[in-house]
Amino acid sequence: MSALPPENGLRLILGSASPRRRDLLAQIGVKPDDVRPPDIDETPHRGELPRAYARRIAEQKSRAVALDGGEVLLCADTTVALGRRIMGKPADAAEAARFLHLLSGRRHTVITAVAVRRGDRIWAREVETAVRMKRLSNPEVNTYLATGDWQGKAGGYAIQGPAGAFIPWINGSFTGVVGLPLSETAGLLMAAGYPLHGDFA
Ligand SMILES: Cc1cn([C@H]2C[C@H](O)[C@@H](COP(=O)(O)OP(=O)(O)OP(=O)(O)O)O2)c(=O)[nH]c1=O
Repeated sequence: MSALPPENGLRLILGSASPRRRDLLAQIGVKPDDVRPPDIDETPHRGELPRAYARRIAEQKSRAVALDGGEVLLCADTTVALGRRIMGKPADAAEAARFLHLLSGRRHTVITAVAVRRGDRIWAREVETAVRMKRLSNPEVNTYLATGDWQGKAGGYAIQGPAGAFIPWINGSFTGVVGLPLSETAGLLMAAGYPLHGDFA
């Protein structure tokens, strides 16, 4: 597997400020030619369901980034859903604590919607993963909050960090929980004409 530029000269633009997404792409040998983080209002609509919300936000991010011809854009949105409740990135430690107490001892869903845009055309899909969090004690929550690892993470935790100790079970896509489901992302990039090198494709 290599990060050779595609023969057709297409340039890949990562529409994301998330270092996780850049690292996940690197894992499959894909190196964006440029990074252009979108700046949009991520407030859910009243009554909006989590999956529809993640899809709308990923597509909105992809429309918020300026593109030249010959460029392919990749954007994503990761949302934690407890039933119909949408948990985005906590504003502060108090909100992260609230999220963690709600998730404690229960099963929730992590949805990552991925949107690939080329010109006016968007290829998108959502990937859902069921996640069980063990019952958390107050000291466990407080020790985790003190690490600061919850910052910028949907639902107030990151499975790839210390909170991995809180997650005994998932069913779905680990890379989707971290922010970019690699198998589906590779499929969308190829559908948009961005060739991936390597024999995994
Ligand atoms: C649940 C969970 C989320 N996350 C992260 C992935 C996303 O970066 C973040 C959710 O926020 P997003 O709004 O999806 O993305 P972002 O603000 O980090 O970056 P951008 O909008 O520029 O693409 O939560 C983890 O890293 N691990 C986890 O286990």
